[in-house]
Amino acid sequence: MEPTLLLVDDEENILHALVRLLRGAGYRLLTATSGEAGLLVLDNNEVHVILSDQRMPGMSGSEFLSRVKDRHPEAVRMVLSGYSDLAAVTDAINRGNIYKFLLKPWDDDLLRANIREAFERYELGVKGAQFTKIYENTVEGILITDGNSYIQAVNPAFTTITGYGADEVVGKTPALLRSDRHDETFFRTMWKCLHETGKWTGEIWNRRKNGEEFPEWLNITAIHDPQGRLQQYVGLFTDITEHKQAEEKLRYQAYHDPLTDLPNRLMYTEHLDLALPQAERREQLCGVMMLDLDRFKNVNDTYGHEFGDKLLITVAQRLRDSIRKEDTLARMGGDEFTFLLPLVTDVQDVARVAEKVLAGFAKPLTINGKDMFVTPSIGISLFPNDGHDAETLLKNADAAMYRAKEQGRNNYQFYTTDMNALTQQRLSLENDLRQAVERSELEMYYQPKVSLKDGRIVGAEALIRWKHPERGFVPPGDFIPLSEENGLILPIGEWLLRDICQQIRHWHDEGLHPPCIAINISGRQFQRQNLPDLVAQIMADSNIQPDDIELELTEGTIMSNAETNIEMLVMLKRMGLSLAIDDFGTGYSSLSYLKRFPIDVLKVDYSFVRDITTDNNSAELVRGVIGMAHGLKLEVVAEGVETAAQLELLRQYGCDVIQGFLFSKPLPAGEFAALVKADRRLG
Ligand SMILES: Nc1nc2c(ncn2[C@@H]2O[C@H](COP(=O)(O)O[C@H]3[C@@H](O)[C@H](n4cnc5c(=O)[nH]c(N)nc54)O[C@@H]3COP(=O)(O)O)[C@@H](O)[C@H]2O)c(=O)[nH]1
Repeated sequence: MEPTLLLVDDEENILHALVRLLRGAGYRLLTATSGEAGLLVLDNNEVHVILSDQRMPGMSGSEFLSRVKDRHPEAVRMVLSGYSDLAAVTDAINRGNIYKFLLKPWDDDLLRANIREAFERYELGVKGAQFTKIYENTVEGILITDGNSYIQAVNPAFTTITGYGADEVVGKTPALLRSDRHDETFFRTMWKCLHETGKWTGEIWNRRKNGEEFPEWLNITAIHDPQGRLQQYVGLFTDITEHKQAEEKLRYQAYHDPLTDLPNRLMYTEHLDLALPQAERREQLCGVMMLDLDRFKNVNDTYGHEFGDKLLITVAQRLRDSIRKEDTLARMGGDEFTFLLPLVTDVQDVARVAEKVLAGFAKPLTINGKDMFVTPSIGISLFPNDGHDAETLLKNADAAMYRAKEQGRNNYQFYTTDMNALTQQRLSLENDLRQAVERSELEMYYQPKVSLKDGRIVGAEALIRWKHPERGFVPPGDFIPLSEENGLILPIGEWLLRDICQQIRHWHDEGLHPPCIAINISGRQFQRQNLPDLVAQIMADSNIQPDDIELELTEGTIMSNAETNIEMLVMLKRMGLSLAIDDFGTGYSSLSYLKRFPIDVLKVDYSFVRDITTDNNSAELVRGVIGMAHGLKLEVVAEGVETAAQLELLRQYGCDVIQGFLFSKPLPAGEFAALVKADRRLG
């Protein structure tokens, strides 16, 4: 904006003289011959400096300028008049309506200098107004002290942030804001920096009037006069409470598991890294205890992930109750939790914690009003015996945890050196198993079942075989439980269902009329909601009928969550499938459930059949089971019949069907077909 000067005088020749004098000085010049005319000019133009005569008809110069002050306070106002008018304008000068009185007749140079100075003053005034606006409205707190640190002024943001009004702090020192967070060294360093460099910037915790401590980002600058003498300190600060909270939240999230709120793997390993050197210095042990819930995947598969999440939260709470405050409990992911027991003096102390944890699971967990029994398997490694770094200790605790699973779950195991070799073997077996289907290394064998009425083959159990190119024959007992654990049973189970159904189709096409083939369904397969759809789809794809196959489920599978399982069994039964309970006698079956399950066949477990000729209890049990099954209109199959003596007793007890090496081992499809074709019978 061009600097604009308004000249007001009732004498036109004076106005002309002034215009001549100031033309070419870089100002835009406006003129008026009266106060009233001057006000009109001001209404239509932005004017920065006004030079007015005092003695004018109508409105005097001082009156005119006083009105200007009301309307345009930023404009710099001066009077140019004879000395005799000074008395008339003195009051206006004193009231600030007029900035300067200049004498007529004027000295050209002096007048030009005064007008230049008036424009400089205008600039300063504008900047001052801007500063005042910032000072008043900024969200940053401003505190100004004198050179001795006595507060001279504070802005409104200071009051908003600290709670102190200006009247409560002026004349005091900023020490009234001090929190207890910083020691004398902190302030000594701050003052040293201020003295040496004239400024200090950093984070500082202060205290509000209400006593609350808060963090601020503070910038202090020392102000010196042109001679270098210290005049003031200006402190500019921002309340960074929210920023800190956000930072703290991010940090918390990085170190915690969002589901259970427990420390996560990152925090656990950091704690472990700190605990190890400490244990070394004190020549003590440090325990790493890894815990995995037994069959948690079944819970997720059966009740859904939301239920599984609730269970994990409840488990976390129960685990929290078993630790001391110096221990760390973390969730490493999934259903895996880890304890860190620093500074342990005795191995037994760790064993006691493990026992306490196991005992904590003796009571049921209540989820959605449902009582659930969950058990953990625990693996323990100890520093320095089993490793010197976090990675090794965790790996070894993991190996020990797998041993605990192998030992029947719901127990704890300490790491031993042979475990690593076993873990390696397990991993490599798992890797090979992943490829077994693609490489066609799996094959179904068929073990005939024969009727005790006429000795004819009335069915067969399909049993999987794995012919590994290097390991040779791998027994299903070695890889089926592993595949249940890692979930591979699902693709394997689907493969074998398809393979068996296609084999049956093939036999039909050859005109063989195969007997009903029993297919083992693992617990995890059974818990999949889509099992009926899958079976229906595969039967349709292979064009076989429901009476071509029978599904065998173990007693344990059916009895875990019996109520829910009844629904699934009913669905399968409605499809026209025959259903058998496998390994009967090894679990705990409630008779009331047995009555409600839509079951057709009950298979007495091999372990009872084995002993019937030598052990009266087994014999009585088998006899009882057969009687009870018949009472429930179920067919009874005795598994693992190896001797004629066993066969004889089973006949006497009224058993319907037998399966075992006595008649035939499980056979490849071709050999089994030959046996059926030959109509071989039990002698
Ligand atoms: N989910 C699936 N599980 C399967 C499948 N195939 C097998 N399995 C399960 O693996 C376990 C071991 O099976 P396997 O080594 O095949 O043993 C079976 C028979 O070979 C064996 N048997 C049969 N007769 C005798 C005998 O007279 N003596 C004797 N010592 N053993 C004998 O018994 C096993 C049959 O068991 P079961 O299923 O309980 O009827 C086993 O748990 C299988 O279930 C599969 O395809 N899917």
